[in-house]
Amino acid sequence: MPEPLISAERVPAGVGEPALAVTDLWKVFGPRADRVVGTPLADLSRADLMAQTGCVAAVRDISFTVAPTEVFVVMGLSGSGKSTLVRCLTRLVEPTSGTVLVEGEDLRGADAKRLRDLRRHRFAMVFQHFGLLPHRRVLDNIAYGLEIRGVSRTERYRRAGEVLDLVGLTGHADHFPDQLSGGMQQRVGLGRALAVDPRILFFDEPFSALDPLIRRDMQNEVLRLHHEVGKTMIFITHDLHEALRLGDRILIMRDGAAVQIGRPDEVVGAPADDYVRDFVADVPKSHVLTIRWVMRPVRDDDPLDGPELGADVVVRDAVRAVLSSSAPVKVVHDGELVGMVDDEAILRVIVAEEQ
Ligand SMILES: Nc1ncnc2c1ncn2[C@@H]1O[C@H](COP(=O)(O)OP(=O)(O)OP(=O)(O)O)[C@@H](O)[C@H]1O
Repeated sequence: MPEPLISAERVPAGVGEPALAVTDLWKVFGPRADRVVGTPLADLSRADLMAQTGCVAAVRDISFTVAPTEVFVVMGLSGSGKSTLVRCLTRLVEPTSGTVLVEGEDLRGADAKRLRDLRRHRFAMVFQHFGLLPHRRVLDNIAYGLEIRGVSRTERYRRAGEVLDLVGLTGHADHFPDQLSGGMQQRVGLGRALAVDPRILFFDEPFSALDPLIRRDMQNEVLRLHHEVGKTMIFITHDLHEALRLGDRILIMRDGAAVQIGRPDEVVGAPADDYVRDFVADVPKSHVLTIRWVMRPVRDDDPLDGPELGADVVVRDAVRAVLSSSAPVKVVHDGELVGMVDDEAILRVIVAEEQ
């Protein structure tokens, strides 16, 4: 009996061992980089460190965990350290210090053989420049990771055929990459990554070369696939809108450091500093904030006969219920009344957006 193509089991986010646990991670490039961490040099700004030592602190003291099946987005401007951070998570780049646990296993302690094993069986990557093999057909490209693993020809084509359908490339098995549009080539990239049934998928700006409409399509595709296959995903982007659409949580980087880690509504509703505030200034708040962010405390004289909504309902989806009710809307969480939302609170968000 062949093993199932994609493990259907979905562990609820936040339950069980983290898929990834990163603690005090540093990556310093440059001469004698290992003398920086743990000394006063580590406190210097990037520019001062470079001036004094010729080193770049690409990743500075970052800690976070990623829950199984979570979509974790790493966002920041060019040069903020996103790629270096994510490469440290598979040791494509060797961290200078800190720990990385992959499902509890110490990645930095893995020898070359174990690392190869992890890269073949546990991880898969999708890059901006699709990295497809130009002289091989779509089906062969999708089957490539299985070939490297030594999966038999019959079995790998069976799986590749299934994945071809999963990523929306039915009918394109025999095409060559250069016969496909950019979006379709990236579907092949996605298919190749999924074919090996990895536990963690890494995406390094996979859609930044695509035009905006195709890009949106591909984001929807990732959301759909995530829903269907329930993989843990680490996704790098410099595009805030992409981060807000895809991320369960977002890590915002600046000059190698983590400025904020939070859910989209936390990043937009409570930016950690002016840098994040500037980033999110143009985001339509009603699309991201939940009514938890606009509710007020319950008062003794509040009528309790109005409709009720969950605290995680997005403001945009609550507008109709709130405005059409004469009584304030009750906000409930875990069966408890946690606040009230009235017309004024909703209109304040909408009006602010239009200014
Ligand atoms: N191999 C390297 N040697 C020296 N410096 C490096 C190396 N790789 C990256 N850097 C430096 O580390 C910093 C972070 O780079 P990184 O590529 O991780 O940022 P990024 O946020 O992914 O940027 P981009 O969005 O442009 O890809 C930059 O200053 C970069 O010049």
